[in-house]
Amino acid sequence: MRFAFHKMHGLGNDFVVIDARSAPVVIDAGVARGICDRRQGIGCDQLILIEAADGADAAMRIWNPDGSEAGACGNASRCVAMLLGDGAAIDTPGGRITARVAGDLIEIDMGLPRFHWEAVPLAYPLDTLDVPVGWGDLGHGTALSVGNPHIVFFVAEDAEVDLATLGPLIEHDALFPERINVGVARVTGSSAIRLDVWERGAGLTRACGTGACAAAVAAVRRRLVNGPVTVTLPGGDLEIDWTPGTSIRMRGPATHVFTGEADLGAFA
Ligand SMILES: N[C@@H](CCC[C@H](N)C(=O)O)C(=O)O
Repeated sequence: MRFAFHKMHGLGNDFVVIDARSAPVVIDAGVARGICDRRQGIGCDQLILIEAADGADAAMRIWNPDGSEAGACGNASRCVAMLLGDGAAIDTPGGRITARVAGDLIEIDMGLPRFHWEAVPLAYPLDTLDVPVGWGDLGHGTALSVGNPHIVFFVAEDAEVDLATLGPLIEHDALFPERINVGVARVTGSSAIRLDVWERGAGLTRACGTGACAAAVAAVRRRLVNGPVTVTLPGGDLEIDWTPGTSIRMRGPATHVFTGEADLGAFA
């Protein structure tokens, strides 16, 4: 079976996006791994499937390069919104999100963050604002769900952190039964953060939209910044607006690179 796809990215976090609203495309973990593979497949950080949905404009599913499925993807949400248009309501496994498209910038209402240990989830009850566990020189992290699980560590601006080594150790720690995305954040101003993310199932990426949401929310909760927060990732900036009790708003660009066609059988 042949399928059409869009190659897109948000700040260098790149995606193969398949619009299967009118012609269903069946994806499993093996097919996802094959499509994401940069040497033998099409190559991307995440595979995104847009499907028809009841009561929303579309549903969006997300696979990592290791074949695991994720509950949310901030950068891909902006790319999908670019395809669906202003006002789109999109169901994700992590909850419904809504989009505003204003020229080059796309704003997504990412929904409410969740802080209870079972919502992240952690394996057992702990204070998620100040998780009393250390890895390497990292201090206590802040764990939360923004539709997918994150732990964010705040370090000094000049701290050297080997995230390529620590990221996979933390991702696979038994404290996180569904594994976790790992952010290392540096507060660089009263409303500014620099952020690197080790993504669950993907590794280091140029940008992680949900990671930026998680870092901004964690920084506001820890009273390290005042919102709205500019989060600078290796691939560029995202604006994140959140105050306690409200949903997270993420604003940033989306880029359409090309459209292509491929044979699903090649990835089975
Ligand atoms: N790149 C994404 C997050 C993708 C999913 C993540 N790796 C997970 O497994 O939760 C983003 O922009 O948010």
